[in-house]
Amino acid sequence: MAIASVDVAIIGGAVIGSSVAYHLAQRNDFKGTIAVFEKDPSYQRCASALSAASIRQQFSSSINIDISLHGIDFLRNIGELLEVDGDKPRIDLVEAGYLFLATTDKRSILVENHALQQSKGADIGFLEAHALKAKFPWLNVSDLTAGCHGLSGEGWFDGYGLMQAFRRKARSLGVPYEPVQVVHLEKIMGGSWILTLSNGEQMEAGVVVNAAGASGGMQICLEADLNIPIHSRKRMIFTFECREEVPNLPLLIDPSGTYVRPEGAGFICGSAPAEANDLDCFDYDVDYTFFEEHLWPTLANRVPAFEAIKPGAAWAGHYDMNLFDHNAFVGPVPGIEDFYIALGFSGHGLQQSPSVGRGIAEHIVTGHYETLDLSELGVERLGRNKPLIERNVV
Ligand SMILES: NCCCC(=O)O
Repeated sequence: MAIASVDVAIIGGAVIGSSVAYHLAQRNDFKGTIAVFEKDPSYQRCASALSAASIRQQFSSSINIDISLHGIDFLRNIGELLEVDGDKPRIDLVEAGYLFLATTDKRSILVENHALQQSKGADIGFLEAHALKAKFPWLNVSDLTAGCHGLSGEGWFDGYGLMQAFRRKARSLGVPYEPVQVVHLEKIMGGSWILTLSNGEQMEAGVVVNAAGASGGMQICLEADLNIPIHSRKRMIFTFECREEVPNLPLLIDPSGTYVRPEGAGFICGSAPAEANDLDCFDYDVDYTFFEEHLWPTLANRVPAFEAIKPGAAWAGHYDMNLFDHNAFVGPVPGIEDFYIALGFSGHGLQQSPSVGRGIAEHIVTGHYETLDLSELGVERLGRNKPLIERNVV
């Protein structure tokens, strides 16, 4: 019996997979068929739904800044770009900036990063400690030398809304979403891929895009004989309320790595755990002592108003963490024909989804990147042992 076939199979239908699907489907020069395979159509547990959902230009590597410069442009215009039948999606983008703070020993890094960001056109202000205090009177600057504040082009948004907007637009362009897991992949010598699905069916595909994230990306790579260091790492987000006003709070990154930002009438915060405690993990349990013992004291030191707060709900999600260099692997995989990956975003997937989806679609259709060259993110750097250094991993 003949099995169904598709030109491009996208494994993973969250924000990255859906961005690839949309960018491919909207191209006039792509006449093929696309199918997206998503094992959790409720999206309750996908990283896109559980993230702090923010975008910044304050990276230390040129490529990550370029990716975010396009990202913010896309997010600002999402209503028009992803409109379906006159319905313009809203993601409630708040461009209140990030605020990266530095102690004296890290000043030269902050200065260097700022110079690069400015040279690329990112709108970032450099503030000496006294200027920080003047702009943000609620901030404890006693141990700080300076900070960088995103004046525009940085902030937060509804990440789940972004994912659904990509998905809805892709579906409106004729892309079907199959609510199944891809459990096995096999390449016919010199020919197509055969996908075995969790419902027992098989599907033939010309090209496979692995955008399966923390929960399934690694398994799909192994099916294709690709072993890369992508690991599922838990990150918790805690909410709290504060009686005192903290006006104009940006997404503040403390020198310790702890972050906090406004969310509705309250705040959300989080931090990477100590390396020794950052183990491979697939559960969604919340450790409330992490807030009590680590986050709250750090935040109360930085913003004394946070000494008196009311803790609220908390949740956990997973980063698809690239342990090689904490940057995504994006693009075709040398030696594995017709196989693309977009994995290992290490916490930057939502903000990088517009550029990465566009780039993969370009590469599938034309064999090269047409707009922003994403080859620096290629998996080749692993084989060459040349990590892409990004200092600002939060
Ligand atoms: N990962 C939480 C903050 C988002 C970011 O890294 O920009």
